[in-house]
Amino acid sequence: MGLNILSIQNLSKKYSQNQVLAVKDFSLAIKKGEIVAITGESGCGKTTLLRLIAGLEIPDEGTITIHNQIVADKTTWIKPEKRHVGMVFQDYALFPHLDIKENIAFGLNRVQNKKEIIHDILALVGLQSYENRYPHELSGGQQQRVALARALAPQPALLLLDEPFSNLDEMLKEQVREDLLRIIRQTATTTLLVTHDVKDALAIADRIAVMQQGKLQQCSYPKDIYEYPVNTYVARFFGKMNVLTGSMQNQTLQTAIGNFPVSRAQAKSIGIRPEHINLIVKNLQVIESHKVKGIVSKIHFFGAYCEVTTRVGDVEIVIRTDNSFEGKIGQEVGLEVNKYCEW
Ligand SMILES: Nc1ncnc2c1ncn2[C@@H]1O[C@H](COP(=O)(O)OP(=O)(O)OP(=O)(O)O)[C@@H](O)[C@H]1O
Repeated sequence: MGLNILSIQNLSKKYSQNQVLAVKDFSLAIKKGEIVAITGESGCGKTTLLRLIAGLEIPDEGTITIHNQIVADKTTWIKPEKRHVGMVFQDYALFPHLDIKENIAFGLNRVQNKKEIIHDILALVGLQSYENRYPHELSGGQQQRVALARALAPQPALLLLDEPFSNLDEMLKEQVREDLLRIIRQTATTTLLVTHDVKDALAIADRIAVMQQGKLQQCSYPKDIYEYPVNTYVARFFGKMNVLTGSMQNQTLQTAIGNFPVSRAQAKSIGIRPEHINLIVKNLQVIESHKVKGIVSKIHFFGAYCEVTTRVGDVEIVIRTDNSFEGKIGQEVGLEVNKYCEW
């Protein structure tokens, strides 16, 4: 277990007396060099959490520790500029009247070898020849790299990124995401990033924290959170999930599409991702050997794959198949579940 760079304990924040908590009893620890993504639906408190860590908001309850120093609790308040935190805002917040090297120099007031640092950081973000340009003379992706360079130049203990890809189109996003990840890894910077886009969270983060109405729902590794979400909110945030309730018999949940052994005595439902069901179409004998049969009710072609909705009794099950699916609506098919989670 490495050293925690950020530790948040029981953090709560309300903007006004008659408002609900924007952040509710939130706890999280981030290890040195880790990249953690905070995600959740709009208004769930992601930005508020980031602003509390940066020192742009004052918490009502809880403790924030950065690099072994308490920066906020009932009796402590450390100013943002003393927290060793670098922040990249959604709109990059570059100073329009300063050129790129002056923008980067902004956080380096008391540093001796300023010129050298600026040169190195511009090389790191691939903008060596742009140091005399002004922000409006750069593309969105380049502006973001300048904002990142400015945040990284003072070598912060913790980097905070607020929706780093929201101003970029889809084509550019992937490249910028790769660049950002390379730079963060190369500098081994501990990073907390806020994103509403689960694809970005899954692609970049070592761990993902999901919030709902100010509360942390789950913080896990990308594969675990995708395959074993703790509840249906987290499950559906990461894409479609077939949820089936059932009754328990001998540690087995009996559902409309078969019986599933479960590990918890109190399990009430199971969740199955559409790609975790095999659809058997061709060989009727094979279908016979599978106890679960359904009737195709909808087929959606999505280019790289097909989504086939199958009715089993009263239940509709969504299955992802490859794009060569040639079945027809009304056709009988067999279903074979190869992975599921339980709640
Ligand atoms: N300055 C403010 N004054 C009053 N309420 C605020 C303020 N900022 C945020 N809120 C409220 O706090 C809650 C959390 O907002 P926050 O911006 O942290 O959510 P978010 O998850 O970042 O949302 P989004 O993804 O839409 O940016 C919301 O109910 C929001 O309306």
